[in-house]
Amino acid sequence: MESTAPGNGGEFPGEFTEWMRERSEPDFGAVVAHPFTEALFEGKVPRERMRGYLVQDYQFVDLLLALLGAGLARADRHTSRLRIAGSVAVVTGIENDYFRRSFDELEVPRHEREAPELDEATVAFRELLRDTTERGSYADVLTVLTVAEWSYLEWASPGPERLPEDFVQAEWITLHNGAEFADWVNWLRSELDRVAGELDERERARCLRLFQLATRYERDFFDAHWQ
Ligand SMILES: Cc1ncc(CO)c(N)n1
Repeated sequence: MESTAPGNGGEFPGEFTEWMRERSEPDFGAVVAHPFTEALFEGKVPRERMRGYLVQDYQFVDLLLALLGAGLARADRHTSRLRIAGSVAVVTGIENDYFRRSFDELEVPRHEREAPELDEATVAFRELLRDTTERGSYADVLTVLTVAEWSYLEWASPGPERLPEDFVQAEWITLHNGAEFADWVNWLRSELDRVAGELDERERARCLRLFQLATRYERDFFDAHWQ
């Protein structure tokens, strides 16, 4: 393990986000090629598993939205705020509509949509999201957002040869592999790479720890719905 984070002026190969991803293996790779998403590509996630996963994920997305709000508040320029606001619109618009239609299809009652019993993996991830929302710097916020969004783009982007007929499974793939989502992830990464140039070594090391922890939680989240 390297002890020093990359410094200013290009004394590390590649970008900050790439550097952190490389140091988050094997967890990052395990999220990108998870049996859950492999089954999803084949339309073979059992209904009860998909239901449980989406109920928990809706509680994740609630605090992801709060984290986007922290990003809006802490961004250092107007163009960045506009970009983050665009993602808020997706989460509250088409993505929320997807959850609503899926919950109808899976016959999820109101209390499970609004206040379900939380899995251990959901509780742990929510704590990290809440903590970063309340206390994180702009770079910290971008780091956690980057893990959540980049890892989802990566598992989804190969796409299946044929989408599942079941819209609940099919749209969970297409929500995360379209050009718009790819643009958002690319922006997040370049924004974090930009902001990282202003950080000192301690702050960069802190981002790396957050990246590694969030990646671990992504892996645990899939595992919780598959094992
Ligand atoms: C657990 C998890 N991570 C990332 C995403 C993508 O936003 C999601 N919906 N759920």
